[in-house]
Amino acid sequence: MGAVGAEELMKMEKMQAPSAREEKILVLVRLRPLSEKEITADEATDWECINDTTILYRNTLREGSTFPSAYTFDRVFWGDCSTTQVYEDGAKEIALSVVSGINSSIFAYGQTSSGKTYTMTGITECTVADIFDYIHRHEERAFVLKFSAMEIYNEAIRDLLSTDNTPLRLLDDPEKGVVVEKVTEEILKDWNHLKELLSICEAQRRIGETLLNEKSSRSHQIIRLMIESSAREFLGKENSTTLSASVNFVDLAGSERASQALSTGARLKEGCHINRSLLTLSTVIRKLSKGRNGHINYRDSKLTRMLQPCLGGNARTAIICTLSPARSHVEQTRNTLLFACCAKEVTTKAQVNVVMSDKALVKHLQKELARLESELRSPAPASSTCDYVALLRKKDLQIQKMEREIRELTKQRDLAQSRVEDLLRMVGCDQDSRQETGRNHNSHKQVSDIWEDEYSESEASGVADLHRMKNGVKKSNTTRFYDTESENNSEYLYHPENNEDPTLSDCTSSPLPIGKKVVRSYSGKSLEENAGATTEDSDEYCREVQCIEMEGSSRFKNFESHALSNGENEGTLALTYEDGDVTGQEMISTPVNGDREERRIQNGFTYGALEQRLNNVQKTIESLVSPYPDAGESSLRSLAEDMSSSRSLSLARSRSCRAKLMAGSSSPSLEKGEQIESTPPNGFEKNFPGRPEGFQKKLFSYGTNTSSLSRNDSLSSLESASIKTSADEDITSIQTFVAGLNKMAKNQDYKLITLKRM
Ligand SMILES: Nc1ncnc2c1ncn2[C@@H]1O[C@H](COP(=O)(O)OP(=O)(O)OP(=O)(O)O)[C@@H](O)[C@H]1O
Repeated sequence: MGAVGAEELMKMEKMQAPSAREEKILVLVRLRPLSEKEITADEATDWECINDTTILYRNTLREGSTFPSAYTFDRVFWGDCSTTQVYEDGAKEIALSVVSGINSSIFAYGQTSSGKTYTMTGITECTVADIFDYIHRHEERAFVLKFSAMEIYNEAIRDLLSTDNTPLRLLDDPEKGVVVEKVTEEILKDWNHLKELLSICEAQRRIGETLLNEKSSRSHQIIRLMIESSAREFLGKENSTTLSASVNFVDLAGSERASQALSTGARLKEGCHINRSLLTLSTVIRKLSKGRNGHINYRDSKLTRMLQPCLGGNARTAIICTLSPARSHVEQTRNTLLFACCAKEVTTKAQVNVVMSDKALVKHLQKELARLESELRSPAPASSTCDYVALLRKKDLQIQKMEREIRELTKQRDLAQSRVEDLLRMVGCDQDSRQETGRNHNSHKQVSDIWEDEYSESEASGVADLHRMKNGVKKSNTTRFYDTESENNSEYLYHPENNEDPTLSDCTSSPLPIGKKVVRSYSGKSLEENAGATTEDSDEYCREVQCIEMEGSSRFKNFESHALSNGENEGTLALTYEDGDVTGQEMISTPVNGDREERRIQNGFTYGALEQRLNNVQKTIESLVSPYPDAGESSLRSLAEDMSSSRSLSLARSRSCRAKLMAGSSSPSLEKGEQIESTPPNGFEKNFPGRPEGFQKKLFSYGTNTSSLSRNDSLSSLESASIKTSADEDITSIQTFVAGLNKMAKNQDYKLITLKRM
């Protein structure tokens, strides 16, 4: 180590101080050979060191397998291995850190008679010998070695270099940490002096005879060697600095079992103190091994308090765990190994300790003072004050702006809240009104059902949500409806038992939904031609619905289809029922929105609910077709070219037509032909000559989408048609008409219309 002057000191401060060396405690294990006593007692040994780092317990069968059998440490020494080797291969590097200004500590830990004193005596001598050697080789530095020795006996600190038995006090020094008050410090002169001091310590230390050890140490011994070094060339000068560090040689008293040591009286009391302080040490080590979180109970014993810097503090530390190989001590050996396992996880943070001379320190402090004074004298530039004012003003403006925003948002929130309340009130009124309507206009309920079918699935979705909010949702035995027009597809619940759509508003006052319709194919004994498409506005509103065909017997069957369409060119939906029983569900949809309809039917309706609704619709239609007496029940026949036992029905309605129907429900004085008048498609005259006047009206009102035909002058939008008549004389004309339609369809590369007999 060379001279450390001011420049070098700064360099060291920069390099060493910030990078305080963090490292784990070095853990060495020394397994002594069986003692003569143990050999005499025919003790067996179950421990074996299989290499330089691993010790193995071979008798796991005997002891059970709850403990590990192999333990690995930084280094393991066994058998005849000398203390010098333990020092050279293990403790030396750490012990000699002291000459570089780094605190270091070497501990010996283990059960009684395991060889702690034997080991530490050798380690101390080796270290001091090496220190002397180092000093001799570094004459450029002036070294001062201060030797002190203490013991902790029954929780009292004694000075081993003094004959005074007065316990020493531990003090907390703000700079040095924990110090032992008034402890004797001998300036170590030479090797002989060391030997002399060590002899005094040995003589002073409390040693007692136990069954396990004739010279059992009854106290923890701490030999401390403080080394201060300064560069000779700077000695006495202003800028001289000193490296100061100490090395501790700690020979702990051995843990012992009273039952094994057979100690009584004073020995027993000593043993209790020893075990208690060792327990504290173990606890501190265990806590440190898990990190530095939480309280570490250094103050629970004099030992841990004195050694606090060595345990996870500013020091490099090595612990030599000494073991007895005897089988009778296996439990204590295991405890020692577990302690060692914890200790190797503890991290210390050592750094070079530099002490400045008083003069150097004064000079340094003067410089620092001058710097601070000059800072105070020169006031801050005016511009910076302005900056602060501007900054404050800017912040004030920001705060004002945010307050305005808060007020605005609060206003909006209140408004929205009152809107919600209004809507909830409205829904409540609608419910009441609707119930009233149900009571007063029972005869019109069937028409309302039609309206419900449509309204509930379209425009009512918003109300539905409010209604749900208000009335809650019953999930059992309910049917779900989805608002197909709403992007988020909100749903509400329908209760089929009540035959009541909870979303329904007053049907008489609600606007007609645009682009919605219910289409239903119907056939039965008393089915008459009915309904119609008006020409007025039909181009805009009329939707075409594909008919439902059902293969079946020649006899008439109840057949219902329910179709829903949603907007121009959207898909259609149909369900078939046979003989009143549900036989299946069939859906026909156009490619445009077929998937959406499919989702609706799959997720929404249940057969029961739909059947109920269809029945209502059916009743309504029956009530509407009743004004046509000429549609006799026995005369419904449809002519087909190639089929003899099936039927085909379709019904297309425009919005205006439905409006009439709705209006008609409250004023059922429909005159024959009023709703079924329509304009024949172009080409009809050509392909359908000689038609009877009445047939033409009935035909188009019931079976075809006349508006699309007339608008497009083609059959592109006609996918199917059904034709019904109550007059035998119309049969020929119908056949001709169908042939004409198919001819037109064929010419336009469109699919042929299939007509089936019913
Ligand atoms: N590695 C070793 N090789 C040979 N003999 C040893 C070794 N270690 C210890 N001994 C012997 O074992 C006996 C007990 O050793 P020592 O007194 O050092 O144990 P201890 O752990 O300090 O016991 P205590 O805690 O009771 O003071 C001594 O006679 C010592 O010479």
